[in-house]
Amino acid sequence: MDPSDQKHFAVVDYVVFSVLLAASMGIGLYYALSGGRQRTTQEFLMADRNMRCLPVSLSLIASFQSAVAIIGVPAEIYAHGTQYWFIGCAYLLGLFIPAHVFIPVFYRLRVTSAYQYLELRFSRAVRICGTLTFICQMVIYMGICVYTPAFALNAVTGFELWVSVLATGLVCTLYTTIGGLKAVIWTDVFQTVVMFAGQLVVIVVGVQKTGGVSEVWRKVWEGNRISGLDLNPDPTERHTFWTLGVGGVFLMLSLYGVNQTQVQRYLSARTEKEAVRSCYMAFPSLQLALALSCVMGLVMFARYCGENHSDKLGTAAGDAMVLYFVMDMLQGLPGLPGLFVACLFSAALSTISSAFNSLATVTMEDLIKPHFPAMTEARAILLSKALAMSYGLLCVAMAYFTHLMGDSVLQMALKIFGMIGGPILGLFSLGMFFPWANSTGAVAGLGAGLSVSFWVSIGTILNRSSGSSSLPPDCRVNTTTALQTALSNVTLSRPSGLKRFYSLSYMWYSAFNCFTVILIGLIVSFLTGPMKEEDVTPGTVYPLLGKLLCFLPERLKKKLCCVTPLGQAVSLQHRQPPQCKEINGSSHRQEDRPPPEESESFLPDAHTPHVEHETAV
Ligand SMILES: O=C(O)CCCC[C@@H]1SC[C@@H]2NC(=O)N[C@@H]21
Ligand code: NA
Repeated sequence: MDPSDQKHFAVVDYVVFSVLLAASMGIGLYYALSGGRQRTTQEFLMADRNMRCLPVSLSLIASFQSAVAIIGVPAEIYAHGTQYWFIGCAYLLGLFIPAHVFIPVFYRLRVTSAYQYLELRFSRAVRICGTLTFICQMVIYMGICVYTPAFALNAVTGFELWVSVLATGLVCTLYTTIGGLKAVIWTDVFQTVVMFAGQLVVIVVGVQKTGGVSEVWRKVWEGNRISGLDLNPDPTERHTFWTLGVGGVFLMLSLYGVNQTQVQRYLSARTEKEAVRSCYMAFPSLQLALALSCVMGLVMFARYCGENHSDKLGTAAGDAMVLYFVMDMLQGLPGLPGLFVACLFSAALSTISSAFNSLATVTMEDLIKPHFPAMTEARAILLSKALAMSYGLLCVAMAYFTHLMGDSVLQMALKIFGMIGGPILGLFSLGMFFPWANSTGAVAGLGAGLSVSFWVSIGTILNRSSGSSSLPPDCRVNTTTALQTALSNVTLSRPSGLKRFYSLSYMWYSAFNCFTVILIGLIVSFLTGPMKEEDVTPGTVYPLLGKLLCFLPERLKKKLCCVTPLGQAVSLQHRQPPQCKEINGSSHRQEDRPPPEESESFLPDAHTPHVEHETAV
């Protein structure tokens, strides 16, 4: 961008921005010096497991709402219209299933890392594979999260890219390392408020400067940026109701159901009911976050429609465009540009700190503690902090590779979730819903899921057709052009066979990879001898069939579901599962946990007394 067009910050902007960073540091310091002073891993990694539902629910939002969404979603709406907003439909099932399926299973097993479940259900090998896969996913994702705000800021204000990457990385590593999960959750709460405030300010000022709500609506409507319900069943269509509303459910389950970052938040809640409530409370805040970023994209369209800004922003049109719009709107209102940059970095910091902390947790719990069961608490806490630090440096390095990816940041993040989060969702689903699945099947399934997902993504890159990218963002796209373009797309070589497979919408990656893992996992399990009901650790299988057929009379259910342990009808021999401490050498004692909520016991609680074997047909 030529210097004349660069936007500059007033001193007050820098003050606002540094106050935000200082506030985050302050919260981190507070939790380092108060409470148990982060002296136990129980406190450092699990916030003493006594968090209330409000901070947990805001932290759930903050963990996967970063600068990628703040910048990427408006850019998406500006270029393609509001079709993406339908992902909000996925939030219903995307939170309901975690609340009633995944949380109860994880909570009653009293695990610290979600991947302990994999050892309880399958074997240590499966647990290690799950942990390593999760680490890959989060390290790549963190790279994108660190890179995005720095790149946008640099593109518009010339602010030195590596200065903001290092500033973000260091501040975040510091308060995460000294303050632990409590600091991360409470900074998430503070940063989510700043994030919403920053976006709201831009929308209010933007609408006012574009001539008011009716003017914005007219321009947006004329520019056909309000997408209708697109029920096109074609799975290669990038964004339709199906890819977003249905494919999005699997994306949500991979994040809010089985991703350690979210599972750790559920487990930090003081009771299971609080954890379920925090999941429900996340729904309105997620919808608000989605609405704010979509509306920001619409206001941006109303403001610039018809003008082409690629000259000003060079190649970085889409994503940097948002920051250009913001600086354009807030120019001359001292303090507001600083507020928005604070909003951008709040979104980034809250996601990165959550990722650091969950990475340190799983590395300790799944990769280190099992090999050093006798490790003292003091050494464990030191190691956890060292891990948080090293992950901080690793993600700054990853930021560099993000630079090379080239996609829009939102697309990159969602692809990573689909490519790696999808197979992990498949692995947990295989364990929870299919009692016959065994460890060999689980490892084979995960391997198949990951290789297929990488095959598809590499195929897509190699096969990147000229494709029907969106229509140029002109307000008055005259119909003939639109018609010609539409016709040319239709007559364009309809991809067939493998090409069609490569052009699968990235929003289907989560679902597709999840099913691949389950299918291959079951086939290999049956080939290598399926597990028997009585061999499965109690509490690790969710009686899906029994719940789905709950309307059937008991007698019929016994016949139908004899292969699936039902909570009431057939209760299996309660073998005492290996105590958690045998699993991961962690020193957390059972007695200091409040007894699990007396909710319906569809899952035999791992610590109920043995029950004699009843009729299992
Ligand atoms: O913002 C990011 O860092 C990632 C992009 C959004 C991730 C998904 S989209 C559906 C769900 N809703 C959110 O707010 N985040 C996740
Ligand atoms: Na965030």
